[in-house]
Amino acid sequence: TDLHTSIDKFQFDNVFMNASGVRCYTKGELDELAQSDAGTLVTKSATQAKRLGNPSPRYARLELGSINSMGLPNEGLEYYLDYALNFQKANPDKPIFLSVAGLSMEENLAMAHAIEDSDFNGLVEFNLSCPNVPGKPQTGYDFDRTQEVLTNLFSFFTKPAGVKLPPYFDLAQFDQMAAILNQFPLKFVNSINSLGNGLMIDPETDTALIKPKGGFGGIGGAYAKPIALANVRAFSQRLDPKIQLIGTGGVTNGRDAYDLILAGASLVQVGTLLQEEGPAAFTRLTRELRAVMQTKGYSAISDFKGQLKVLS
Ligand SMILES: O=C(O)c1[nH]c(=O)[nH]c(=O)c1Cl
Repeated sequence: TDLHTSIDKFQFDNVFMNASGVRCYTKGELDELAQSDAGTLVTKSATQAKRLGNPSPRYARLELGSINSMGLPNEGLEYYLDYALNFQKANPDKPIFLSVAGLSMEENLAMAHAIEDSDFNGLVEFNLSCPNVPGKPQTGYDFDRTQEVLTNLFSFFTKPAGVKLPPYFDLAQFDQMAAILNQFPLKFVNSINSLGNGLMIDPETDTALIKPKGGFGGIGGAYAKPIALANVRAFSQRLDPKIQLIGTGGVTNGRDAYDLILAGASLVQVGTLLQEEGPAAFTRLTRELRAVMQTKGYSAISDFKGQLKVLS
């Protein structure tokens, strides 16, 4: 069985990669991902300047996943662009993703210009869905603002790019968002980011588990699987076929990854599981996905991608 997959002209020898924000803040962490069985990697969403992020505790493991309110801590765009430029020289056959999350239109456009003017030859993920910067609503939940950001962006940006979306929970929202996204030369849509602004409680102390925002943070892990499946499926049914899907959310084993691919995903990102198990998770996930494919009689991702059946 072969886990080879592609997005646009970019080829990957394995469908798995990290979700932005997980074990991808430093060059050391990024190198560990590069040396793992993952097919590629994405950097922590960058702002122009380095950010410390929210006060700790800002991440907690939960029974069925995780809660985080990191607050967009990162080393700044230059750091990740520098990493990417060095990486692509040393690994010409492994395209990587550079994630950016500007806190304003101006910041997003300034970072996009910097990347456009660079020799970066991988893919750019514009993160429209960070739920944890106090006072900053998620762009992905404001349709007019999303339209505006993408219009300004693609008035000059020519490198391969996609967007990271928050989860939507209403079919009219899928329709509306897909109608916006179909207007732009996007190579991919990555769905979903964490389930924004959840809350969990420490049973000993009756206290919210994390400090920022009174304990409110993005939920990941198994809790997210049914929402991730629905979002990938809904966009797969609505987007121009030129726009491919990256499936993120709820991957704990090979079957979860198989399901996201059935729903339409060309790549599968791993967040909470990677945070808890480390890069060796990719070795297990790869083994388990191959086993599911073998059971089903499939030898390639294309044999079953998007082939979810429904009851007639
Ligand atoms: O708090 C964060 O840094 C964060 N946390 C998330 O769960 N998703 C994001 O996109 C970001 Cl940017």
